[in-house]
This record gives sequence, structure tokens and C-alpha cells, in this order.
Amino acid sequence: MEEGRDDEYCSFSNSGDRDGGLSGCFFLDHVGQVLLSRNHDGLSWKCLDSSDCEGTTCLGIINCENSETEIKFSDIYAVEFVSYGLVHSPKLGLRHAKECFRERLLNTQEMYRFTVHGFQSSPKEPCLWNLAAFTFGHMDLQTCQSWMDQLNYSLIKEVERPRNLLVFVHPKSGKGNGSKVWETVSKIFIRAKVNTKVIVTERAGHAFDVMASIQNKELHTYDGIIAVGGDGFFNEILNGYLLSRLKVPLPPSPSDSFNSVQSRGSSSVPEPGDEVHETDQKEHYPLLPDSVQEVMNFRTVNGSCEGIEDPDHPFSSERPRFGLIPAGSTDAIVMCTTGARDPVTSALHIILGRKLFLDAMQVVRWKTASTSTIEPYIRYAASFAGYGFYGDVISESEKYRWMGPKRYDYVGTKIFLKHRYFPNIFTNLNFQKKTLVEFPPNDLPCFFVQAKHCFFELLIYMLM
Ligand SMILES: Nc1ncnc2c1ncn2[C@@H]1O[C@H](COP(=O)(O)OP(=O)(O)OP(=O)(O)O)[C@@H](O)[C@H]1O
Repeated sequence: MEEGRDDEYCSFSNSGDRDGGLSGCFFLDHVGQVLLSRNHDGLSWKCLDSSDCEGTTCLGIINCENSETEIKFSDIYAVEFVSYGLVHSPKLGLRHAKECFRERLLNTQEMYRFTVHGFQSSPKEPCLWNLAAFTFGHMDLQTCQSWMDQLNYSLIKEVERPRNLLVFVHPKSGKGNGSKVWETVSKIFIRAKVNTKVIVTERAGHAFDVMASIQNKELHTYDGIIAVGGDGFFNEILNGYLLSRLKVPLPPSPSDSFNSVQSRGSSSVPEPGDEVHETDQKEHYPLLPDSVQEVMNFRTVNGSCEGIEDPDHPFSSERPRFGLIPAGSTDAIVMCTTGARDPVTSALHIILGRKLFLDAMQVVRWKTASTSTIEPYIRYAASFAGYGFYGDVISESEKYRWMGPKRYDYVGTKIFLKHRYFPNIFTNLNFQKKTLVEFPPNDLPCFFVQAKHCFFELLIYMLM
């Protein structure tokens, strides 16, 4: 390759402008000659139409339409140098280009290159993100390097992107392809220079034990915890984290509530003619009034939970961040959050630091009698909690994991045909039935990644 040829290909030199922007002429792989510009929030490029051969550039490469294209820094997850090599002509124009400048084309397509990695939403399914890569070529190595430095500098300024992650992989999740899913997406983490410590679980409860026993000091070295698996696996990790750390008083037991209601001489379920305090009711709905009192004691105006955490809390300045890469059988949490049941989409959300707040619920199983020595049993759930038919299906289906996701259909039918029913729940919960697990329509809780609003959006009392 002859030195100094780039002047011949492109009449633009790299230049800066008053806003700190930068522009320069490059060859975009499979597109042709473009004017690349960097502005305050991203990159844009415009195809150049400097044809000296009908419909082609001076290189003999047919230009694309004179349209502008762009990518925001917030959507770029990596910029990397690619070795000296070919920058391809536009696919459609290759034959015509060869006819025009056969010799010259072959000689001039090799150059220094760098690739900008981002994503594009699928046109048919916007929640689905596909990997996108734009490779720019230039004859001058220095120019490529300086653009890469500038772009990487812009990416560093993108806040809240993780650098170190603790990743749990459930190898038998879903159809048994948890490890394969991680293998696929781990390449994206590597390209984005995100460090990962990976723990592949060996048994049920493994991730729980690690999360419960890991020292806060070590946990603090991670920017988040990622589960590669299904909803059950995600909940196991969440519980391992919360049960050992979140110190909160329990909500009033059903018998306490019942006694206090009795002593006030009224029922928690308003009777016709009862005076109703509308504002309070709306604000606290669907929580029990007594529970709301407890919750409010621990919640500050901005939604943080002062005083409930260990002073040595691993994420004291920020709320803990959790991510989920779907590999399960149902993947309900991912469907409620990213909207696409796709590991690549989830990996990109995590790497780009996208977040949603998580509402989690606390489920308390109380002592069956005041004399009972069994302590209340507490669990947290980030997606749903069930009992009765649903509980039976979940526990029974574990025996048929080898069937994959089909086990739910099989076991669901089997349990349905048994026609078991659960009258106890309703008998015992009779006095609270108006406050039990009723989501206001159009106000479904939003789940995901960052646990911020404490864990009491919904309290469920279970009597067993
Ligand atoms: N290595 C392992 N071997 C057996 N069981 C495991 C292992 N690792 C985790 N588990 C258990 O498997 C349970 C179910 O896992 P997971 O949620 O990933 O799969 P799934 O049930 O197929 O998916 P979904 O919850 O979406 O239906 C977890 O709650 C966890 O306790």
C-alpha cells in the first residue's frame, strides 16, 4: 500500500469544531466513503457522493444513499481496534465497482480499522436488541487511534456501567442450556471489558449459600450480581442476599392484627355505613393499615430505607443491583422488564447500565400457634408467589425437570385432575381477605435490576 494515498481518496481531513466535535472522512465497511462526525452525545455519519464515475466514488465504490446515520454513546458498549485489513465495498455495488476500477479497487481496500459496537432494535420487535458493529477504515493509523481514544473517553463518561460483576450460572436451567447461554453472552462482556467472576452452581441452594456467606467487603468489589438462569434461580440469589442482610421487624402477625382490630371494636373490612377515610385508603391500598404503619417507619421521603440495613451494608451508597440473563423455563421476570426473552438483549441492558427499580415482596409464614417454637419463615419474591394449585405444580414439577419446560404442562394437568382444593387458606384469611394480594388494576408492580424501594410494597400473610 502506497503511503499518502488517503488524500487522494478523500478531500476531508480530520477537523475539530467549536463544540469539541470532530469530523473526518472514513470508509465504512459495506457502505462506502462517509463523513464521520462526533458530537456531544454520539457519532453520526453521512455517505459522500463524490462520484467521478457514474454512481461511484473515486474508489470505484458505489455510494449508499445520501442519508445520515447515527449511534448515541449511551448505545455503544465497546470501541476496539481491528488490525490492518480489508474494508469491504457495498455489497450491491461490487460488480459495478469492479468494472469501473478493477485494479484499483483490489489495491485500495486495505486500511487501518476500528469497530464501534452497539445495538439495533429489531424493527418487528423493538424490545429485542440485536448486536450491531460499524467498522471504519482509514489509511492513517494515527487518525484511527486518535478517534478511538476520543470515543473511549466519551464512553468512560457514561455513568453507571458495571466494571466488575459476580455471575451465577445455573447449568441445568430451562432445557439444561444455562452454561451455553453464558458462553454466548460472555463474549459481549469480554468485548465491553467488564470483568466477571463466574460461579457455576453444582446444586440447588449453592447460589443462596454463596450470597448468604459472602463478606460484605468482597461484595462491595462488585458492581452487581448477575443470574444466568430462570426466575427461581434469580429469587434464590435475591433471598441469599436479603435474608442474611436485611434487618427489618416483621409485619404484625395475623393474630396481632386480629386482636388490635378486636380491641378497636371494628372489623378491618368496612361494613356498609362505616366511615371511610378515602385518602388513606387509596394511598395504602392494598396494604393492611397496620402494616403500612410499620413500613412507613422505615421509609424515608425519597424512598430509601434508612436504619434498616447493616451499617456495613455492601452497597451503602447505592442500592444493590441485580441482573438476570434468561435461560429458564418461563422467564417471567425478564418478560416484565426488558420485554424480550433474549439473553443478548439482557446482556446489553446490563453492560450499558440500564436499570429499573425492583419491587419485591416479603412472604411471612407465621407460627401456627403462639406456643409454637417454630420461628416465622420469611422469603422474598421478585416476580410472583403462589400457594395452593400453583405451589403444588411448582414443587411437583421439580421431579420432572428432565422434561424441560414441558414439565409444567404435564404436572399442571396432573395436579388439576387431582382436583385438590385449599379451603384452609380462605377460612383463616377470612378477616383479611379484602387486603390480601389485590393489585389495583393498571398499577402492576414493576420489577428489575435495582432494589430501591425497600421490600414492602406488598405483604402477604400466609397461614399454614
Ligand atoms: N446446579 C444445580 N442443580 C440443580 N438445581 C439447581 C442448580 N443450580 C440451581 N438449582 C435450582 O434450580 C431451581 C430452578 O432454577 P431456574 O429458575 O434457573 O430454572 P427453571 O425452573 O427451569 O426456570 P423458571 O424459574 O424460569 O421456570 C433454582 O431455584 C435453584 O435452586
